[in-house]
This record gives sequence, C-alpha cells and structure tokens, in this order.
Amino acid sequence: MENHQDFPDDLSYQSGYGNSFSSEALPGALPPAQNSPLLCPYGLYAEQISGTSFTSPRMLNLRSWLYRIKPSVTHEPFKPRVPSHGKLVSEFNDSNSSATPTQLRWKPVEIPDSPIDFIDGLFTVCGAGSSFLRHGFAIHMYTANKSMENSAFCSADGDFLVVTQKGRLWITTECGRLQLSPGEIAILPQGFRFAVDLPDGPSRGYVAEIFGSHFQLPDLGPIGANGLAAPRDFLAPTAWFEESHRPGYTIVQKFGGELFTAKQDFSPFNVVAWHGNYVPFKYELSKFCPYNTVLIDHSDPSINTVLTAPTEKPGVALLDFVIFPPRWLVAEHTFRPPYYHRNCMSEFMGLIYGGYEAKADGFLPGGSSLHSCMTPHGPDTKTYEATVARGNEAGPFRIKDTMAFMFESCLIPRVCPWALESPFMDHDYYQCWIGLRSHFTGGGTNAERKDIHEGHGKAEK
Ligand SMILES: O=C(O)Cc1cc(O)ccc1O
Ligand SMILES: [Fe+2]
Repeated sequence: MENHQDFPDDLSYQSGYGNSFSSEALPGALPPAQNSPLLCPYGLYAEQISGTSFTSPRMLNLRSWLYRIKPSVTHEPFKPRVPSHGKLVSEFNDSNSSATPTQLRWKPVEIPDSPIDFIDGLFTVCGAGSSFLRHGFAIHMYTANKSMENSAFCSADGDFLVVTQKGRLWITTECGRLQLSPGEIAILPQGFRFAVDLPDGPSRGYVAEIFGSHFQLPDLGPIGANGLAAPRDFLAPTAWFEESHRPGYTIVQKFGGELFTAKQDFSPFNVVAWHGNYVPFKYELSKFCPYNTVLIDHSDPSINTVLTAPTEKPGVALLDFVIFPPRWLVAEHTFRPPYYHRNCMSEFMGLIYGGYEAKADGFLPGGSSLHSCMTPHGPDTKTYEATVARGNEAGPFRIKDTMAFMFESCLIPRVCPWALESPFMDHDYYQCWIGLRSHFTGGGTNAERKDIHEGHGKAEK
C-alpha cells in the first residue's frame, strides 16, 4: 500500500515564516480557550511538540499543539531497524568519517533501477559535530524511485532542509501535506513524522540536517525591510488527517544516526487540528529577490542567504543556505565570477539546474562539491580565461536558467567513506585549475624591477 496517492493539485497552504498558525480540518476541532482541556472537541487527544526548550526566550521559542485521534505514544516499543541502514551518520568521528583539505567534487549520483524509497535512498555525505551534543550538521543526499509504503519517517536528530533536484516529492506531515517540485525546498523540523511519495517516479536531492539550531530568515541590515526571501513566500500546510486502520504501520525514527522502528495500527497523520509556530514549510527558490553589486566588485555570497541556522556567536552560522539564482551582472571593470578565495567556513555546493557561474564544465545538476575550511577554490581555467577575454567592456549580462546552492558551515565537515569511495567522485577535479597560467608582467631580477620602478626601464640599460 502506498502512502497517500491522492494529493490534489490545489493543496492549500498558510503563508509566513515564523508565524503562529492555526488550522482545522474539521470546524471547531481546536479547543477555543486553552491548549489542554479535560476533553478536547471531537474526543481528540492534545499533544505538544517542542522544538526548543520550554524555557527558551519567547523570540526563539518553537512549539505546536496537535489535536489528534490517537496520541503519538500509542505504539509498540522502538527496536533497532533490521536491516540497519548503515549510511546515516549523526556523530562525526574518525570511526565513521575523515576530514580532508582536498577540493572534492562528485558527479550526479545515479538513481538506482531497483526499488528504493526515500529512507533507504538517503545517505550522509559529510557533516560535523554531534546530534547528541546538539551542535552539528549532516549533509545527506537521496535517490529514490518509489513511495514509502505504510511507513513514516522522523528525525529525532535535527531539522531537515530538503532540496529537490529531480522529481517531485509529495510529503505528508503531521501538520498536513506539501507538494515539492525541483526548485522548491522544504523544512521538516526535528521530531515531525512525515512520509514521502514520488508521483513522478525517480527522484534525487540534497538534505541539510542541523543539530541544535533552527533555520531563521537572515537579518537584512542596511538592505532594509524587504528583499531576499520574503516571509510570506514560505508556505506551511493546512491540517489534513486520515482515520485509517493501518495494520503493521511502521514509524522509522532516526535517533543518533541509527534507525529505530515502532509498529502501530493507525496512520500517524491523524492530526485533525493544530496551532503553533513549530511547523514544516516549503519555499520556491524562484521567489527569492536578489540584491547585489550595482557598480564594482563581487559581493560575498552571504548576500544570497535564504535561511540561516545560527550558533551562539553573532554572525557565525552553524549552517547557511545560500543560493545563486538568475540575476543581472552589471559590475564595471570587475572580475564578475566568484573570486578566488579561502574561507574559514566550509562550503558544500549542489546544482539544481543549469550551469554554475564559476565552473564551465564538470559541475552538473545533481552533482556536488566540498571546499572545506581554508581550502583554496574559485573559477576553473575556462571560466577565468573566458571572463578576461570578454574584457572590461562587458555590458549588463543576465545569468539565466540556473539554480546552484551552498550549505556553508563554521564547523569543518568530515566526509563519509562511501562518499570518498563513490564511483561518482570526480578524481580529476583539481585539473580544472591546473591550467591557470601566470599572467605576471613584473618579471626579471629585483635590480631590473627596481630600475623599472625608478623609471629607467629595461630598454635604457
Ligand atoms: O565557492 C563558491 O563557488 C561559492 C562562492 C560564490 C561566490 O560568488 C563568492 C564566494 C563563494 O564562496
Ligand atoms: Fe567558495
């Protein structure tokens, strides 16, 4: 039995990142004046899900109240899943991953022909820190070709930010349903149960999971009150429930990177009404309103931050989600592609569609790259040569039909062995820079240079 085949085209959503929502699938299902009445309307159970400690400051406090047919606790004990998954990591150490300063790049991972759902198709590429210590992140990818069957997934470890790259996902959550197409992202917060159906068959994408922090919209500083990702473009689901008897229904819970299963005989999508601010969202990346340089020089990519998961240090992200969307390049006498650089933050990149402005070849939709802390990187030789050949007079140019993104973290990722040994690893990545020639015009001996500097010039000697 597939999960939930019948998503209507006109699913309704509620808008506004960070809002406090309320939603009823049956009129009057929300208790009017309190969260936890002795008896709830329709005989529902009240259940709270907390995404922050009870005592977190009001500005940061995240929680929702779910009114459901049976509470989540109604299940048999959790048991380690058989077969265990084996390719999910949530506490990165030298027994399961290794760090390397080498520039890494992967070709798009092929979606297998044999049946595989979102859970089994998920694998950790790299990450840092620990879900147990509530500080860290994991970057996963998934390839799947079939819907989850009679089961729901849940990460107790962290929030999922899902970037679909190929194939739509229909995601049923406890708060309602989300339809996700390539070019859209979903935030599925820690602890929420969800099921992934694949209406188009094969699907591939990226997931950033964060431990101990939640995504916020970035401050806009001098940009002002508008721009970048607008809160109203983030869509939360509306309440939807099913009251079906589902013998053998399995909750698959990711807990400390291990999978556990618990059986129950009903669907977990039995929430008839809910209210609160701890909710799943989706966002269409084409709605992003980019700001950028209008005269000279290349802006730092932080200007394109969609969401940021902060650490306790001001301005230092556990994980930033940054995009490189279509936009005009207009800077004068400027090297317009990304500059060559080394960064104390680590940069994982993916490509959803089109090409990426810093790489003429080799970085393909569905592929990825990792440039860790202080690892030098920048445009490939072809991009450099073509940019310089275009010269200073390049007019306004519109970057079109592309969507690349970056997960940027202050923590240094360790890479999982299956990612390092992957057949999709591009072992020749370094070659893309090897051809960068010296264009240095100040050659000669120090004495000759001194002469030139003092105006005697070489020819006069
Ligand atoms: O490395 C990358 O391609 C990402 C990136 C893009 C950019 O425009 C400036 C800095 C940066 O790290
Ligand atoms: Fe970079």
